[in-house]
Amino acid sequence: MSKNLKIGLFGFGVVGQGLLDIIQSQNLNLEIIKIAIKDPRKTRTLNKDLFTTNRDEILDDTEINTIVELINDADAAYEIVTKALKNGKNVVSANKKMIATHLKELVDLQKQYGTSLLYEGAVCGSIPIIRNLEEYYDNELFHALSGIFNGSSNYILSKIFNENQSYGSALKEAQDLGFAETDPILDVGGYDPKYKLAIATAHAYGLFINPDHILNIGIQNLSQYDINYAKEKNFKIKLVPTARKIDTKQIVTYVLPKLVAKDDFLYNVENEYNAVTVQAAFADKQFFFGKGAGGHPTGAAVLSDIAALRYDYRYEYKKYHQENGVIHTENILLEIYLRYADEDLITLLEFDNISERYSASSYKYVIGTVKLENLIKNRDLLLDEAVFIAYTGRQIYKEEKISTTTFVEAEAVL
Ligand SMILES: NC(=O)C1=CN([C@@H]2O[C@H](COP(=O)(O)OP(=O)(O)OC[C@H]3O[C@@H](n4cnc5c(N)ncnc54)[C@H](OP(=O)(O)O)[C@@H]3O)[C@@H](O)[C@H]2O)C=CC1
Ligand SMILES: N[C@@H](CC=O)C(=O)O
Repeated sequence: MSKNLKIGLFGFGVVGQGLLDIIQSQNLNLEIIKIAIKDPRKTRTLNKDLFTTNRDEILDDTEINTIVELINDADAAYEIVTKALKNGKNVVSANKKMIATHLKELVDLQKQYGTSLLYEGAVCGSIPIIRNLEEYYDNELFHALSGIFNGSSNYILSKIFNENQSYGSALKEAQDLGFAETDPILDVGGYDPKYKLAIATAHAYGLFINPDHILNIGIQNLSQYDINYAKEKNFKIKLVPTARKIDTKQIVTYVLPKLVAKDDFLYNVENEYNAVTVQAAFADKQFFFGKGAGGHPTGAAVLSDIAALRYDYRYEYKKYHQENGVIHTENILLEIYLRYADEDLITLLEFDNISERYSASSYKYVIGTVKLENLIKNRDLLLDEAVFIAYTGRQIYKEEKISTTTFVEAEAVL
């Protein structure tokens, strides 16, 4: 039997308005009782009596059984969501930073208070990836996930590569279209896709990784030299988060720009579209594609979660509760393109092997293999504007790390 949902909505910006548009176009068994916003002076598209700036007016209202949290402040979102769960209300949220940062605690709260927190809209907008990772893939058979998890940076890269637009004007467009975070360094610096990767990894492997422990390097230092290099070799550059098993118990994660070849599924994923490539033992490679940002695509994912709450759906975190012993490691070699200015950086990164080197007064690069842990150790230097790094897509394994042929296949693909 479907429950009648009485909703308290937090946030009425791009996603909040997008959700409302969809709700108004459907005949659903739900009602928005009150909406919390920050600035009472803003003009709204609904009657002003529906709005409040007092969060407790919603959180303490016993008529409201469902909270939909769509605000742009992760700290306030944490306070709202935790209080709602403790007050016996089910919650839908799209706040990936808040969820990734507090996921373990949020899982415990749901169990303790018998409430449900759903967040499909937080990872890749309209792509239904969380429920698929949660329900469909068994941990033993799941090898890798990768893709394009940030609409704004993909929009910028598409405009640069396909239309020769400047970085600055493409970023401005992504902001005007409502794709970018309030602070766009979260997008272009690879933080937003890192939060999404941390959430997806929890559902793919049952492994909760503190996002601070995942390397993220973004596209903010991309220069014309890097664009020319990629174009000459028929690559595009995409910002790609990856989580992969390197053996049956160890998982590596990173967010790096990637040189993407024409035969890669990600090559034709453009603008605000996102994609998730999944590699499983016998299913082999699967590809999810859809809009990753914007009010209506994200609103659609939020509505799907709201609809699921009518039937008391909750994530069971089965792989986490199985205590499967998987751990997070940084112990792999990656092949990278590195544009740099200071030779000391090459020394500090302790390249395992350099296969290509170019040096002129204004442009120097190397292609070589480097340990992920050395990239992490030197992350601050890699953020210098004279530096750009892109992963070539080739992982190099030490012989003893490869335990089955299926892992070798996964290596070739993602
Ligand atoms: N935009 C997108 O494409 C996507 C966004 N998301 C996530 O969804 C969330 C919302 O994003 P978006 O709609 O773009 O953000 P916007 O900036 O468009 O809107 C934010 C809303 O939150 C309100 N707000 C801020 N702080 C508070 C607070 N303390 N209490 C109550 N309301 C508050 C603002 O109020 P006021 O109107 O008064 O300023 C505004 O209505 C974010 O977590 C974002 O990361 C997820 C997927 C896609
Ligand atoms: N800023 C994000 C919005 C959706 O999550 C993005 O650009 O992908």
